[in-house]
Amino acid sequence: MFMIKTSCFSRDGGQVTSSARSASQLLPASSSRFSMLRYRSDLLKYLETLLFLPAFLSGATEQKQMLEVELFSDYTDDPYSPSVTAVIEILSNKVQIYSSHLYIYAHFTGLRYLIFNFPLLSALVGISSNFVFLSFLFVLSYMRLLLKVEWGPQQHRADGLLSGRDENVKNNQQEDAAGAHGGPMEQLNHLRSTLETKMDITDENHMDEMKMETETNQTVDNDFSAGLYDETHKQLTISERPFSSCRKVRVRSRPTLQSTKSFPPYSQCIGGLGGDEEQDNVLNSEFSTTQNPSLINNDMRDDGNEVVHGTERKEDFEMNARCTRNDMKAKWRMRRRERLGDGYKVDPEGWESARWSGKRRVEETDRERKHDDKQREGGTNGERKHCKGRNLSVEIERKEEVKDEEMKRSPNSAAEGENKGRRKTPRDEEAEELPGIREIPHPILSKLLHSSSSTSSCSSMNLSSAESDEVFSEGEDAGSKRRTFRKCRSWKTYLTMMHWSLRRQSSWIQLAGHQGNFQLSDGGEVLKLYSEVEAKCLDSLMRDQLKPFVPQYYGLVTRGEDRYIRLEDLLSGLRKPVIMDCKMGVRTYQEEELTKARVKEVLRSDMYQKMVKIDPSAPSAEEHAQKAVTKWRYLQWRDTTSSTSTLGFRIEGIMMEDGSIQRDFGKIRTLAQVTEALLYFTRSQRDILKAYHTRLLALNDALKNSQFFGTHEVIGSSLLFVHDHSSKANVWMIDFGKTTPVPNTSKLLHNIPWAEGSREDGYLIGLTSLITSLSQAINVASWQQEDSCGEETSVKYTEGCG
Ligand SMILES: O=P(O)(O)O[C@H]1[C@H](O)[C@@H](OP(=O)(O)O)[C@H](OP(=O)(O)O)[C@@H](OP(=O)(O)O)[C@H]1O
Ligand SMILES: Nc1ncnc2c1ncn2[C@@H]1O[C@H](COP(=O)(O)OP(=O)(O)O)[C@@H](O)[C@H]1O
Repeated sequence: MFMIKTSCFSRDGGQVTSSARSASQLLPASSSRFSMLRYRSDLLKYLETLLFLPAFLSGATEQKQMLEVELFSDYTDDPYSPSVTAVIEILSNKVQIYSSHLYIYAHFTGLRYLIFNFPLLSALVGISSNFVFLSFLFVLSYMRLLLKVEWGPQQHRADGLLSGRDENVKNNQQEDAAGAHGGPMEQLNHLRSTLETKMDITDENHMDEMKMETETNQTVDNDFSAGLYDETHKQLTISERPFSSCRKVRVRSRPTLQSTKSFPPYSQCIGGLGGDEEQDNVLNSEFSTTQNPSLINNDMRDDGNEVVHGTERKEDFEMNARCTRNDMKAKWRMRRRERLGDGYKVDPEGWESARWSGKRRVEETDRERKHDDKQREGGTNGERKHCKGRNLSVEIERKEEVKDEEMKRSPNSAAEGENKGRRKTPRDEEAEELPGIREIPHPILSKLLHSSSSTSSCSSMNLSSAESDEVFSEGEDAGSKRRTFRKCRSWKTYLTMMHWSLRRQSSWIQLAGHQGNFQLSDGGEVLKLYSEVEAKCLDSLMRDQLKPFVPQYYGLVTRGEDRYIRLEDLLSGLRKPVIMDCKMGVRTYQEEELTKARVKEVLRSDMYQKMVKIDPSAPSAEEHAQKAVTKWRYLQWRDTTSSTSTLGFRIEGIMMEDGSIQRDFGKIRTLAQVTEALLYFTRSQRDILKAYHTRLLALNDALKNSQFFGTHEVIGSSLLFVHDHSSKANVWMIDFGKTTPVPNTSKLLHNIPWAEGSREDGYLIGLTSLITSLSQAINVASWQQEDSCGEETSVKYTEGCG
């Protein structure tokens, strides 16, 4: 007889508690069981030996006994401290063990029991039930589409509940709040809603009245919004009285831009930049104070998530009989005029000139934009400056000028400037081309569409299809057209929704760079706002050794007033791509920036703000006093505080497969930190790291042989690292906006530090650092893998040694 003792240990070496006991009874997970060999008399042993002698001699069998010992009768692992090692001890020196097996029997119940014991059958049942369910849904949707069956019960106004009209008014107010608050507010609102309801009104008169509401609401100005919402609401409530007849309004749900995983929240997005969270908070509070709290409640679920507006429903709206369209308009204008005084103007079309519309820069303020426009107009360059949507682009040339401007400035004029200065987006352009449909966007849907471009910090997408606009645009005077239009609206809407949702599925994202510079185009292309410098570079690169490392350049295209560079979409075909943007070189400013800073100090308040946000102590006392820095000073500071100056590159941003974006790599300075970031970016997947490593080595070779590279100073260019779950990985050279040729006589080395006048960019220093860091990451990933394998082996060993 002998004793067998089993002890289970957790990863940290501590003995784990044995289960089958409540957590309060923390007993060690060890069990001691007696076992015994079967008794055999000496005679029996001799006889057996004689009988099996040939087999024993030939080694075909051995003299042994098989014992089965139950170590634990009911063991439940502690999920907080799971057992990873089991030590089985034989407490006798007379017993010797040839081999042992540890069997672990899982006690499953219910579904798990079925799945474990009948895997094929369970799979069959699971898949077929899913299939049946999805087919059912599909058939239902299809039937609904074909037959236009109205599913929802008619809902009449009930006491104590919001009427459809109330809801509509509130919705409009909310939407106008977005428009009125300008870019950031609009964006905030877009992100708040996942689904917005659009009214498709079956009654013609009602349509007019509804339209009147939306029009009047569009008169809300940005600085006017807060008070006016309340007033409007009051006014509408006061004048409201039961309408003589209930009118049927069919409310359709339409897809909106969801802040899905592939379209991460604005605050996380690159285009919005660092301080957005803060800004969002401010805006949030602003939003919540200026809005009727009930609206917010209406918009937010208990869990704080965005609301899904407009699930399929039908409502009767009671409209105010007294408020005719023109009355209402007039009232709004009166109120507005009272509020704004002379600054208020109504344009011939009846739209308030101060209305902000179109694509807006996220961080741009009225004044800054105006100033920017002024500068752009006054530029000596024939070519319009590369749009810098992400940046404020405010250059304060002289303090006096600023003061002067502030004197002149009024909120309205600024907003007017915004309106006038606004460049037409391709969407606008296409909308213009549609017969009978004016440029004025659909008051609600256009916001959804615009959010796809104006919140390009998130997705940087633009729905440029004419079809989308055709369905989603409404002009004020398009009454007759609209009648015809509405007839074919349902199927067109359906098609557009499909088209739209398909487009939304594209995984294109702008990780860094200037917001508003990109348009998503059909056919695996992206459009980047034209820059002569970049277009020339791309043109040369298409005939250079570096061609395989650069997105395909398809030439130029004009959309509206703007010219765009047509580029291959490097994310096309990838599902849930993981992206990293590394800005290459030991400096990110051109030499001329330094010269400019010396010759004529052009001060930038936006850059000062960005600087302070990252490090409040960074600006000098003088800079704090003037609340501005030169561009060179800012760029140079960014370079020295990041790994740019030391390692020759910096990580601008990383987007993971779940759409989350990290941008706080600005202070990474050492190679070890970069390696850590690379391991995070690749989730320590060796094959991906190796693929990147190989690609960079190939790029290194190509660069050395490249005629283009030898003769160009490459500043601010990035390497875009892209991979997805299928381990497709690639690296591309992008952004040649600041890549300029050097005089014929000189050739750049790219691997030496910069000295003023040398025009060296240190691109190869960065590439070497990246390659080194990747090698390190591969090693670390290998060790990690070995470690985890080692652990597994040791578990097996300890299991077997009993
Ligand atoms: O990345 P952050 O810290 O925001 O700083 C940016 C980048 O340096 C941009 O360079 P890049 O285009 O290489 O990304 C630069 O654009 P340019 O130097 O190309 O003009 C911006 O200048 P402004 O666009 O002037 O604001 C500057 O504000
Ligand atoms: N050809 C492309 N395909 C896919 N994404 C791209 C492409 N070009 C740029 N991007 C995305 O846009 C971002 C900014 O690009 P970049 O050319 O650096 O813009 P900018 O000139 O405004 O700085 C990149 O970080 C990347 O996410």
